[in-house]
Amino acid sequence: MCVHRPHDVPSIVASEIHIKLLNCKEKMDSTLESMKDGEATVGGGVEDVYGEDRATEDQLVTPWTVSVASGYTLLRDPRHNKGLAFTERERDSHYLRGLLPPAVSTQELQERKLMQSIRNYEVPLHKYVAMMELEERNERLFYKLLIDNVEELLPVVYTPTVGEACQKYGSIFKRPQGLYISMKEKGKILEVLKNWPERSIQVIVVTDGERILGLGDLGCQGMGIPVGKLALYTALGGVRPSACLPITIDVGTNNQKLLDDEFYIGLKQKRTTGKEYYDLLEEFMSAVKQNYGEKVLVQFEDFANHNAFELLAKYRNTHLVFNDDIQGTASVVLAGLVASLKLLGGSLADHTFLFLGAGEAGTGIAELIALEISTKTNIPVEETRKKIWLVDSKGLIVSSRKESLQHFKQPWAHEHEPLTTLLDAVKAIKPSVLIGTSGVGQTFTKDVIEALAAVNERPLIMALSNPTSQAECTAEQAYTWTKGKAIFSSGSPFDPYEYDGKLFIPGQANNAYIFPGLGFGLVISGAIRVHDEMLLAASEALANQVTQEHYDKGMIYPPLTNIRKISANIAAKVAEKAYDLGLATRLPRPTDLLKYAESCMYTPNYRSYR
Ligand SMILES: O=C([O-])CC(=O)C(=O)O
Ligand SMILES: [Mg+2]
Repeated sequence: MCVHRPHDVPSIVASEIHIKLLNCKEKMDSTLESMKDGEATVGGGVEDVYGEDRATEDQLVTPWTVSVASGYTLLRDPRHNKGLAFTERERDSHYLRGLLPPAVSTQELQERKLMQSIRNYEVPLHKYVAMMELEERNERLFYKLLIDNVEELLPVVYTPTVGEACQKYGSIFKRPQGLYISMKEKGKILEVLKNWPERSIQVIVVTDGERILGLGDLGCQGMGIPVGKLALYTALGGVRPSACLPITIDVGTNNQKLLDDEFYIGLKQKRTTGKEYYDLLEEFMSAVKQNYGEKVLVQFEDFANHNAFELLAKYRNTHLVFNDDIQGTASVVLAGLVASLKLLGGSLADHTFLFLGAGEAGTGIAELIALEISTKTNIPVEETRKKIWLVDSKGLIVSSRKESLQHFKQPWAHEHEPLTTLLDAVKAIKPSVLIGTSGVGQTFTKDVIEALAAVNERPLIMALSNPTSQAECTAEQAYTWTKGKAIFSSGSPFDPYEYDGKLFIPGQANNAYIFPGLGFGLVISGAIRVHDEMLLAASEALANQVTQEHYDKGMIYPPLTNIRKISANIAAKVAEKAYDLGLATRLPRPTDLLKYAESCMYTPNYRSYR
């Protein structure tokens, strides 16, 4: 039988193709033989060589194919297609004559043309769809565009637009871009993994769609997030696209609007919870290890709080995993804080931190700050936590609430009288740093920001919730309400803002600065576990990329235009930690890890075909 998946073609060795061709030839010969014996042929003298027309509706036929990436197949293969950039020689040797118009383009010219057409779309979602279509048509051009125009296109393929894309994923869905594993696949997950056309997977981003950005439960439509994150793994971090696997685990949704939507693409049932949920995840995690080995990285993304901490705790000692919302976000925020000390003076231990939001991001950041201070000062982490305060939906987290708190909030229950509002907490705690991770927009009100500015020469404000609609305040609000005193950064991007004749450049404290480099460092060192010290190393590497020139403009993050260089630096530092901790398996250890990281990075320039 010569049935195989088209994606298999590039990885099939020559002898295998030969055998398949021989098998096909045998089949064709026998078909021709039976026709010579006087069996039916199609009228008009055109022989039905493949037996397609003789088959009746209820007769089973095999959709067999021999695919070699040439001719029309080559044009339809996004991994190899170059469109008009196929050279004259390639057009001759790959049977492309006539399949393309005569003009021969360069990748640079194609890039210019596409940027022009993307800029012509006014609606961000249309830009997103255009980018996704490009990815499905010509993968290298997609990544070239993204890398060369990262500041402009990141908000298109990532936050904020990816949030809207997830909300409308059902209606813009055309082709699967990742793997869907639902309750229906229970007991068969290993088989499902084998259906994915690529074998050598290095990074998996997985979500169950329950807490997509700050937008809540989007069920199966959360797939946009793993797809977007993995595009950044390639564009910003240098992981080969074929080594990336986006996965959505669909256990249902509690979003009634989706359940009522006839176009909803997921399971139409309420979320499975408890043992059944954890059994499915256990089957998934085992199948991943069985299929891809010990060194495949699994990034947990946008799980709800009640599962995120538990899954991380359960698998961090047996698998190479991290949770981006807990650990990636923590690492990027810590980098911004460390960098901001250059502007503020003093050390982290001199500051008081107040969070609005005590979920994954809030408690994850808080814990990493406490760990960093403890590492630097040798003060036990139980002590360093005491300068960090969290407010959740019920008010300040204090010791009198301890009994009723979820376990991940308990370390933050310090001695204090109960306070119910953020404003009261700001007035009482007098923080120097205010961090929003609540997922609720416009919660840093004018009163709150003014109270913060009243007790700080230069208040540090981080409005981290995504997408833009969920940001705790805008850049403009932060700068105007503090009369230009604030150092501001946010999770989703804001444009520079001019206040009182001075231009302020907000930072984007988004985990996109960290996870591509962190993941790449794990992959190139063959790490088998993620350790907190690697997160601290990633933070320091990022903070070290902020130069005096950036500080002079009030920036606490380096510009994203340099992100490939930043990621290589982060990867090198993370790999170094992996080796130091004895968690790296790629031996011998390269002498220059930065050079090694750079040399391993995927570049999207076209290749020449023989
Ligand atoms: O996706 C982003 O922009 C950052 C993130 O992980 C989240 O908000 O959940
Ligand atoms: Mg996330």
